Amino acid sequence: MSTLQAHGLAVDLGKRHALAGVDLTLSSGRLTVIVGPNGAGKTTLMRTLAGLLEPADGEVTLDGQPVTRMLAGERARSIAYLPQGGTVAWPLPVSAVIALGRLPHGEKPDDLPPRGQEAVAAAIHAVGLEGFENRPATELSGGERARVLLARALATQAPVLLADEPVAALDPRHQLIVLDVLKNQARAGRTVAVIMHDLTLAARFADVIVLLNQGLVADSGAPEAVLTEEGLARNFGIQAHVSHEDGHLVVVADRPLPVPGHGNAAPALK
Ligand SMILES: Nc1ncnc2c1ncn2[C@@H]1O[C@H](COP(=O)(O)OP(=O)(O)OP(=O)(O)O)[C@@H](O)[C@H]1O
Repeated sequence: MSTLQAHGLAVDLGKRHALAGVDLTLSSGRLTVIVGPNGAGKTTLMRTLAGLLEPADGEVTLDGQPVTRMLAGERARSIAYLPQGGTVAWPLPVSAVIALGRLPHGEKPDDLPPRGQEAVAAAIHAVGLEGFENRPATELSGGERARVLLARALATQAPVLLADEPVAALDPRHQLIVLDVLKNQARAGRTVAVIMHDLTLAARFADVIVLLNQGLVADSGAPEAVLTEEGLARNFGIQAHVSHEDGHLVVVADRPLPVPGHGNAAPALK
């Protein structure tokens, strides 16, 4: 059981308050989906939650321990982070790239002990990459590569998994497969948070939705409580139609609202 918490988190990037006082609790067993308009601060929040950015104010704790004070190895074993649009620099076989997820455990990718081999095999199976093991990771499509990088994060078997837009490059079938994997990770007791832009998919899989806007948590809670037509107008600047079909919440964006001066990006530093 791992609880990742942000307490009054403020992060400045360049001349912007990317985060301006975020309080957030990510609990084990739950899939939290972070949504919000472009520039709202979602990636900044996730990178700070992963201990990769030092906040100007406030702190992030994992089970009460500040993440920026954890040793790098301990943090990498505890928090798996999948960045947005990750790339693979070297033409390593897919299985070797995924095996890199075992490095935080001191396991060498070319000499994995049985538990490392099991973790890699389970990750390959989870994202449907059987048959790709020996392909050079640089010779894959964008969606295939995205699944390799997710598998690398899964192979770490960290109790906390943070994924920045893990399904953005995927076809509809693989979006569902990957979100099922992430949901199952949460059901198995992990603490899982993902960033997504597809609000209908977010509503379908999220236990909790956190809506970020202008560096602040504008709303959080169950999908039907957060993804309301009024909330979407206020926070995304869109007129949307929210309905329920076959038990699923469906969000259709109809048109952008002409809100004068509507800016969703982080406010400039005074
Ligand atoms: N390196 C940087 N230097 C200065 N400002 C930055 C930097 N990176 C991001 N920002 C600004 O910080 C704010 C938050 O950016 P962030 O990437 O966290 O947004 P986001 O919600 O993830 O957006 P998107 O949906 O477009 O991915 C934005 O206003 C952005 O312009």
